[in-house]
Amino acid sequence: MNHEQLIKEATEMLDRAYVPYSNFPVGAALITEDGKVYRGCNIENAAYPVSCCAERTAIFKAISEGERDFQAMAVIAHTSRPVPPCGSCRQVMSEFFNKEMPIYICSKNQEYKEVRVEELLPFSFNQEDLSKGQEK
Ligand SMILES: O=c1ccn([C@H]2C[C@H](O)[C@@H](CO)O2)c(=O)[nH]1
Ligand SMILES: [Zn+2]
Repeated sequence: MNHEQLIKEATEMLDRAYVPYSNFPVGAALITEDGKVYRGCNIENAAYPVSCCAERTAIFKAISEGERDFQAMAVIAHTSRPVPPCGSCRQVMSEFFNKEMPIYICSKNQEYKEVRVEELLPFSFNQEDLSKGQEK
């Protein structure tokens, strides 16, 4: 599957978004190393901070099914510039994606920009920092 097709998979999820509070649907699609696609949308809650972004919905679906190796992700919203993932999603991406993995961020007219995990979250806190901390 090429990145245009992955963007299409993400676009299909815009209609599934549960967004009664923001009215801002977001769609995401994550493809595994062996070609399986996990899709996600944002899911909001009356207690606003409990809401989950499209990116994390897709990542958590894949991780919970045992997937660990990923090729690429696409994210789309009705924005005028390619939608920038929020800080929480960037941190989750840095946990599960390798630094060079491409993320295709898209705007409403399907215009897209390819960014890498490391570009989205440079100097990120990760597992190695944690183990060094415990060494003392
Ligand atoms: O990259 C993004 C940015 C925002 N949102 C969601 C969170 C909230 O439901 C709505 C408005 O912030 O969009 C995402 O799902 N992904
Ligand atoms: Zn997010």
